[in-house]
Amino acid sequence: MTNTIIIVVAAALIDSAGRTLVQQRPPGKAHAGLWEFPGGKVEPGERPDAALARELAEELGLFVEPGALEPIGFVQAGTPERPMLLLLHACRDWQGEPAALEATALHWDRPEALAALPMPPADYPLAAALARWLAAGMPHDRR
Ligand SMILES: Nc1nc2c([nH]c(=O)n2[C@H]2C[C@H](O)[C@@H](COP(=O)(O)OP(=O)(O)OP(=O)(O)O)O2)c(=O)[nH]1
Repeated sequence: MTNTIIIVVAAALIDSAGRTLVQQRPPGKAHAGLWEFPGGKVEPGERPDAALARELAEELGLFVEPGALEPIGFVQAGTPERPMLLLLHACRDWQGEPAALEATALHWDRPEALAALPMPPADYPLAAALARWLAAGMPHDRR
């Protein structure tokens, strides 16, 4: 029997100084202590953008319009028994002040500096895609 792929949505919140938010995974979870992009698993029947808006509310107390989420890149992760697909989105517009409601700590850093942090393996190619995407100039900047 083949295993169903778990879709995980994640967000690179980008502030006005061009920094991105990462959060530290709490003890007792997979990848505990590592720095990740906020987000989580898409629930059955849920739209990925709605899932990410829900996760940002649950984890950080933010209100985000699903339309404010821009696709950046994706990466395969997990194991053969538990395959995952991580979808990274950029977000520059949100309401509220990020609070570590589930994470151990929050950290803002320039995208090219994120790879110096201990992250889940799948996050290194995502951080690289983010840095390239920002360096290329977002559609937002070209208006
Ligand atoms: N949110 C998030 N999850 C990530 C990232 N990188 C990465 O490998 N993951 C993995 C960790 C988890 O296995 C899964 C997200 O699951 P989750 O955050 O909703 O739930 P969870 O901690 O209970 O996960 P799990 O223990 O069931 O694996 O994706 C990332 O940057 N952000």
